[in-house]
Amino acid sequence: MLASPTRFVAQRITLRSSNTIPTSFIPPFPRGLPQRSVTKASARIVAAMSTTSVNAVTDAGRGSITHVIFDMDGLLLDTEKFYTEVQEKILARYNKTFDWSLKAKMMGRKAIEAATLFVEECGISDSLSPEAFIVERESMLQDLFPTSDLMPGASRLLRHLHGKGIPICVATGTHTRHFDLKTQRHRELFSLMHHIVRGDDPEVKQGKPAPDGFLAAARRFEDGPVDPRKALVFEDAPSGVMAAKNAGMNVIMVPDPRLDKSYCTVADQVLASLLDFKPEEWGLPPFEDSQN
Ligand SMILES: O=P(O)(O)OC[C@@H](O)CO
Ligand SMILES: [Mg+2]
Repeated sequence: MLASPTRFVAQRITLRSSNTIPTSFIPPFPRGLPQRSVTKASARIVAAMSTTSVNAVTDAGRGSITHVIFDMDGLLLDTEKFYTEVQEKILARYNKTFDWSLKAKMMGRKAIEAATLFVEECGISDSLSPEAFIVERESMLQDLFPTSDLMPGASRLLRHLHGKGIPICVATGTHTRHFDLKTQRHRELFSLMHHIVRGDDPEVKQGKPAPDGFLAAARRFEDGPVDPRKALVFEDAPSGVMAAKNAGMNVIMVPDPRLDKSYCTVADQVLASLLDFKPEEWGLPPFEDSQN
C-alpha cells in the first residue's frame, strides 16, 4: 500500500501578465521529511524538470482547438497501478515503502529515467542498478500489461472526437514492446488514432518533461506541424503536463486522486475523469449523449 501522500509546500505558481509560467517548478521536498540524498543522476533528472524552460500556452488556447494529443498510461489505460504494484513488491524486499512523492516524479518518464530515480531515491542503488530494476520489473509486468483496462470515459471521448473528424493521436513514454502488450485488448479503439509516438521513437531524444514527444506528435498530423496553441493534450502525470507546456500546448490534467494537489497547479484544466470533459469549452463539438 502506498504511504499516504505527504503535504507539499508547493511553490505558488502565478501566471504573470505575460502568461509565462516561471521556469522552475518542482515542489520542494515536504517539510519535516529528511531531505533525501539525491545523487548526481537523479539530481540531473530532477534538475531537468526544474530548469526546463516552460513556455506557457498563449491566450489563444481555449476555444480554438483543432487537434488532440493523448497520453496513454494512467490517462487512456489503467496501467499506472501495475507499475505501483510491482515497484512496491520490489521495495518490500528491502523493507521500504513506495510513496506518492516518488511515484509523482516517475510517472510518464522513459523507463531508464524512472528507474534511476527509483533506485537512487529509495537508497538501494548499491544493491540494484537501474538496468537490473528494469529487467526485474519487466518480467513482472509482462503478465499484467495484457490485462490493461480503459480508463473511465476514454472510449467515449476517442470515438466522439474521431466521429466528428477531429484528428487525434497518442504521445506516450511507453516503449513499443510494452505498447503492443498494453493495447492488445484495445486494437480497434487505438486504430482511431492518426498516429502513435512511443517512448523509443527516434525523434524522442528526451522523455517527458521534455517536449520531444508532443512536438513529434504535432508534426505528424496530416496538416502538420500543428500550431501548438491549437493542440490540446490530455495527461495524468506532472512530467507530462510540463512536457505539454514546454511544447507550448494546452493541457488538461486527469490526475490519480492520490496525487498531491501541489502537483496539479500547472495544467490549464484539471478534471477528476475524462467523463467530466466538456469539448465545447475548448471549441470542440459537444457530446450528444447526456453522460454528464
Ligand atoms: O507517457 P505515458 O503513456 O504515461 O507512459 C508512461 C509509462 O512509461 C509509465 O509511467
Ligand atoms: Mg501517463
